[in-house]
Amino acid sequence: MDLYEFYQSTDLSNMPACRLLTNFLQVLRKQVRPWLEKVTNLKLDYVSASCSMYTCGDYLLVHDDLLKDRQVAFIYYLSPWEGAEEWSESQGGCLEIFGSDDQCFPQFPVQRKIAPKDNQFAFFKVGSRSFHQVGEVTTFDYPRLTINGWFHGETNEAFVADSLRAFPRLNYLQPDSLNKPPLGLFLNNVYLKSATRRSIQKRIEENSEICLYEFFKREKFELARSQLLADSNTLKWRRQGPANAHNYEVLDLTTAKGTILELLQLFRSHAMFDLLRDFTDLDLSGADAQSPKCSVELQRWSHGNYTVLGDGLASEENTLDLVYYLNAAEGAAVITYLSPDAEMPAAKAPADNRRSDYDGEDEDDSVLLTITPVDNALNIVYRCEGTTKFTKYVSRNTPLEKGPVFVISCSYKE
Ligand SMILES: O=C(O)CCC(=O)C(=O)O
Ligand SMILES: [Fe+2]
Repeated sequence: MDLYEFYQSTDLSNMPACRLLTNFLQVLRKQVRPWLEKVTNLKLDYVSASCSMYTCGDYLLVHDDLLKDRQVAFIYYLSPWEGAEEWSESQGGCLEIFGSDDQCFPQFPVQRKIAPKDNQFAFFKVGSRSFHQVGEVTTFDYPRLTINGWFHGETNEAFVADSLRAFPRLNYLQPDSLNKPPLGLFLNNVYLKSATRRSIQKRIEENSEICLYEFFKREKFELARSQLLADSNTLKWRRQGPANAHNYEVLDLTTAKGTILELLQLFRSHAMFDLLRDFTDLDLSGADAQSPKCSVELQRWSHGNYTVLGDGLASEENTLDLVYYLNAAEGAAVITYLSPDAEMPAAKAPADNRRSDYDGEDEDDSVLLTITPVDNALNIVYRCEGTTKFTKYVSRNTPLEKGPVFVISCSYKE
């Protein structure tokens, strides 16, 4: 769900009726494998291969292919076929290769792009730095067709080491005692009433989540949104990597000013911790509170942005997440929460545990909640230990003519 969108066949060895494909598998086994052994000096025991088709809007996000005994990855390209025009980078769909830092985290920008070409073979050694992706296909002219897979051998040493590599974690801070923005100036009055607070608490107890529409006063929301859209000089944004975990921009909070600054301060204020205690009955303030903390991030989402599931994204403790949208657009920055057992226990897998369309399994069982972007709505989610979440890749088909989508994303713990 998080990593890719394309069509994939079952393994070629399960397609006895497709003679040409079965023959191709024989060529891989009998001719390519011994040749590759000679070229690489690796012992290669068997081949796994399937067919892939990417149509307009399809993609495969950053991954390393590392799994068990995979040694060499290959891709044999079948489009654009003979006589058709060459594939150009502007049509998307390139195999994009990443460089990585000292800790083997893939880095932006992409280092090398390989466009599909009829009868072209690509190979690479699978290892702890073999990060690559398939860029979103943006053409309707041809589907991007490949036969691809892996030559397998001994257990890949990098696979064992890889499970120790953790994702970056959020930075939690204590409530801010310096700034005391009065809630009454910002919040829609209805959310300050004790009757409303009680019914919110009841709802969160029952459902673990709620969406509070028109959370801030309209004029505050409009001010913040127009400031975000207009300000191209003072606000500083940086791309948040590593590329195998996420790709979106976050605001350098020291450059925030005006209403944006006020809103960000509000989320870290004692008044907010008090309000959230009333909404949830969590010990985020009051006599029983031990050391409540929060992390606050202002994100900017445009085409091509995403987060993917990873080891570090499963929360280690129960947290209260807040998600607030500005300049919301349908289909952009959609967040999905998944149940703890959705991921493989051995930490690593989503990239390489792709299910083919032939498995026929319903993969939605694990979805706990999907947050739909709505302007000026505050989504509150009580998230249990082990739950994971991701923000879906924003495809170029998503209309963003009103500009990027902004998300204030906060996480609180007791
Ligand atoms: O199709 C390509 O160029 C790469 C495919 C790939 O990385 C994969 O299927 O794991
Ligand atoms: Fe791959």
